[in-house]
Amino acid sequence: MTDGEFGGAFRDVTGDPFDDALALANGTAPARLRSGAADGPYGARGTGPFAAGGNPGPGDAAGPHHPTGPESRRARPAGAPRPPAGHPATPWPAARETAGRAVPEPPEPGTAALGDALGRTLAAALTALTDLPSFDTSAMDGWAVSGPGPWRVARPAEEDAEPGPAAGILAGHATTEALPDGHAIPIATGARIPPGATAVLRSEHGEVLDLPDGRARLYAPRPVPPGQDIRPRGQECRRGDHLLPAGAVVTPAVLGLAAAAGYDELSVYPRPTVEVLVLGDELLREGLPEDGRIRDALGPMLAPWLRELGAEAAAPRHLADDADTLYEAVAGSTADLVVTTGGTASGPVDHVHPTLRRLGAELLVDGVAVRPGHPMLLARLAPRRHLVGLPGNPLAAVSGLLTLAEPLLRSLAARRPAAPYRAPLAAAVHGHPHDTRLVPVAYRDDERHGLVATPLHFHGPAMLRGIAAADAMAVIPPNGAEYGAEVELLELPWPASWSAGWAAPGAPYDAAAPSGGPA
Ligand SMILES: Nc1nc2c(c(=O)[nH]1)N[C@H]1C(S)=C(S)[C@@H](COP(=O)(O)OP(=O)(O)OC[C@H]3O[C@@H](n4cnc5c(N)ncnc54)[C@H](O)[C@@H]3O)O[C@H]1N2
Ligand code: MOO
Repeated sequence: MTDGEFGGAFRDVTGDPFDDALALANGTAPARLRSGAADGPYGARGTGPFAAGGNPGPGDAAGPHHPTGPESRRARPAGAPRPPAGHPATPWPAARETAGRAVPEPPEPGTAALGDALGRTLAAALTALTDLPSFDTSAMDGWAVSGPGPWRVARPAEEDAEPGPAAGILAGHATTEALPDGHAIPIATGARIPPGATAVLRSEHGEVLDLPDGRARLYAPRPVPPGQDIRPRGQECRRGDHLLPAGAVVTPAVLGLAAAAGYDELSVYPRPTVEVLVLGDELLREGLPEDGRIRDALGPMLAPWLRELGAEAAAPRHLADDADTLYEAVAGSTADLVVTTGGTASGPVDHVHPTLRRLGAELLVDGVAVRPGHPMLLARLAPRRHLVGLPGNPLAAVSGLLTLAEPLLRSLAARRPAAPYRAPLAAAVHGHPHDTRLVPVAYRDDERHGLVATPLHFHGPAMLRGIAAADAMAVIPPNGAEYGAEVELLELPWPASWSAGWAAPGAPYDAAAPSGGPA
């Protein structure tokens, strides 16, 4: 991590406990402790927060993916010529919009068996193929009764005189015999109501008394209104009723509804296919980090995350830091989207840009004014095939996933954009002078504001500890947001409540008291 990466976010650290905690969490001392930062071990770094290594922002000379700080493993060797002046980074909202529009039309729809439709988008409205329920149904175990009571209970001859409903009409068994007025027959929940029945009396509400003539009579403590505990045919829908519009995502509940409504297969859009290429010779796939090598955190994270976004993602491929290997992997891929991790900067083994040039790819987004993740990129390999280059720092990669891959996959899967969601911040968050910040937050109930987004610690570009406890990423506009300010939230594709325990007040991930705003 560089001071630039951190300093922009907390440019005027004032000794506030929240900022200090975050500074420590991110391995960067608060301003008052680092007065000598400009003369660090690698020499003069300038005094501005982005003087070294950071994205200088639109209009500044160095581009976002031209690292100049010496901490970078891939930084230019000392004395190497500075990279040429770069273009301004794409503003964050524009980058998302470009990614969302990269694919002009939805793909060709097809049909899928119910078992293979989960997570896909309906290409046609779901209309009921049957009435639901498809017959008048008993809502309770008890007796189907006809007219006012008491009722003669129809019992099979071999039945003993045990009180309560005996075998009668069971679910899945139909009777066409009409129930005469003044008669009752035991019936199970879900069984078809016999013709002539006017209501159902629950088993716990009726009493069967044996008469001297050997017959049984059913009594109810109070009158039974007609229709009681009968689910009439078509109560939920009539055949042909519109149940869901085209464009709805097939969730487990949609699968259940479709099956109930008579479907064996659905008209859906195909899942976009994604190939994940993990770059970096320093990455280990098992065991503990050693000898300067670290565990690959992105391979295990990205494929399942992409699947949650509706994509079909195979296990990631790990590639050596070698230009030809990367070229061959991208050129040979047939996936709708190739996602690379690492190698987006301009160090000696950062091969993503040169590979894209060699492939003749069109760079749609090359650097985004967002922290973390500013070196992310989006390129068109062919009219409907794209590459998203995620930066290697793990939280920066998440930022790229949410900024570029998510909107692109949404249009490839013909999913509708999520309705924008906003909530007030539970603590002030300092902003970058030019760039948007994405900060992991957890939802919490607040006496004053209701549901609030609490910024989490451990949100440095190389850290996953914050996002792993988060419900969403808060979009912090340039210059920051005050306590209570409503900010846009990028929700994560899993239930928010999963992190609730982690983010409970007083838990280790709890942010310090709100700062910078009215209490
Ligand atoms: N002089 C400068 N250096 C850097 C700048 C800069 O502006 N000037 N930008 C920094 C930023 S911001 C980022 S982000 C990274 C982007 O670098 P790359 O996309 O080329 O990524 P790498 O150099 O390959 O890796 C960066 C970092 O992340 C670690 N990494 C990579 N892959 C994984 C993985 N699968 N799992 C866990 N960690 C991973 C890698 O070891 C490096 O530590 O550049 C900065 N440098
Ligand atoms: O801060 Mo970098 O932007 O880690 O992506």
